[in-house]
Amino acid sequence: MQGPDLTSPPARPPRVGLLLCNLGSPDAPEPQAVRRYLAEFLADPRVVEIPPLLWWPILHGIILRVRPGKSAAKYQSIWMAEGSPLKVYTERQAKYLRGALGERGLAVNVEWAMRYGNPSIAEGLERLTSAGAEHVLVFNAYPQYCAATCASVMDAVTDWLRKRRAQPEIRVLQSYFDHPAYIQALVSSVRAHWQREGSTGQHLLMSFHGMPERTRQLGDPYHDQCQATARALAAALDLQDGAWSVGFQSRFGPAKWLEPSTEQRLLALGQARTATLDVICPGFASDCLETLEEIAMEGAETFHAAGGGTLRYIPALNDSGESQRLLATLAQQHLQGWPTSLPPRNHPA
Ligand SMILES: C=CC1=C(C)c2cc3[nH]c(cc4nc(cc5[nH]c(cc1n2)c(C)c5CCC(=O)O)C(CCC(=O)O)=C4C)c(C)c3C=C
Ligand SMILES: [Fe+2]
Ligand SMILES: [Fe+2]
Repeated sequence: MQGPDLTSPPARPPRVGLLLCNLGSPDAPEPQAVRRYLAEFLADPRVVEIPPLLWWPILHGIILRVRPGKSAAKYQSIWMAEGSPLKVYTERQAKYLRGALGERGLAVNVEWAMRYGNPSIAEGLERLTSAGAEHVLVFNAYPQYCAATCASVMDAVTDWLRKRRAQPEIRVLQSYFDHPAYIQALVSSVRAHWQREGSTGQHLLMSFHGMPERTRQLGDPYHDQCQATARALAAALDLQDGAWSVGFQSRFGPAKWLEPSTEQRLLALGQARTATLDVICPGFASDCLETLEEIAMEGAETFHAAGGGTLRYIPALNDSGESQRLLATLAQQHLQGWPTSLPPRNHPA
């Protein structure tokens, strides 16, 4: 074993930083923590676009009294030993990304952050810049752009910038809904699932998180990007029309949401006596409450009760090898032109 090389100066810290951002989870699967999380999340005007004077009485008078208890019980059913799946996988993705970029010869400091809850986006930016980052890539883990997610991350980034004198240069990875490396990662994931299960299912349902229909009419590209991802995945898997479909899940409140809903699709596929239904949630970079509980547990029950056979949930890309390659490829492409070369070591003569 060699000891540390004390004759050469310490390596210069990376001048480039990457912040991997996702939505966020409560700190614990308990009503109190869920309430704190939902209060922050559902007060974001990018998420609920109802004038505060109308919305706040409903949020504080009804939703934050009723929902935390119910949601906490659901969180308990999916919680991992290390914590919330969304956070556990995001942290692992950041760790692998740090290693993978280093292996590709890129000196990049990587941190991860949650838009709601902890660690916050401000904390992540603070950590990167205080460690020397002069350039920061804000990497949205969301494959499809939506104002409720990506624009909201930018609101948090600009809130932080507003308070800074010396600002880093900022770049944003906004979406990758049709990137060939993303479609390829999904294809590999579906094929690996079919191999594990020993058969292709009768139908592949691609379920994306829902949004109010109104946001589509106002010009949010989210719906079209979800459809584009689904078409690209079906084509790459060589699926015939009728062998796949799209649904939008997690409806919230009384307004009209994007259609068809995942629930409608599960009922129709169940009533059609589909024996094996594969379900993938391509919009989630990591598994979370919305996939593990709402689809793999509740969705399976809905499908079965309607007359269907087995619902086989295909895990999100999470911390798989495919995910690691995908994230590193996307990051590398978006870091081009920035000073990522490893700092020279000035060996004493
Ligand atoms: C008006 C309400 C909501 C909108 C709009 C919305 C958009 C949206 N959400 C995600 C991704 C995730 N959402 C998650 C949980 C979650 N979402 C809502 C409501 C809206 N989402 C609620 C109230 C919750 C909390 C859980 C509950 O009480 O039901 C999660 C999972 C978080 C976790 O901790 O596991 C994700 C991820 C997207 C991508 C999106 C718009 C495209
Ligand atoms: Fe959501
Ligand atoms: Fe849900």
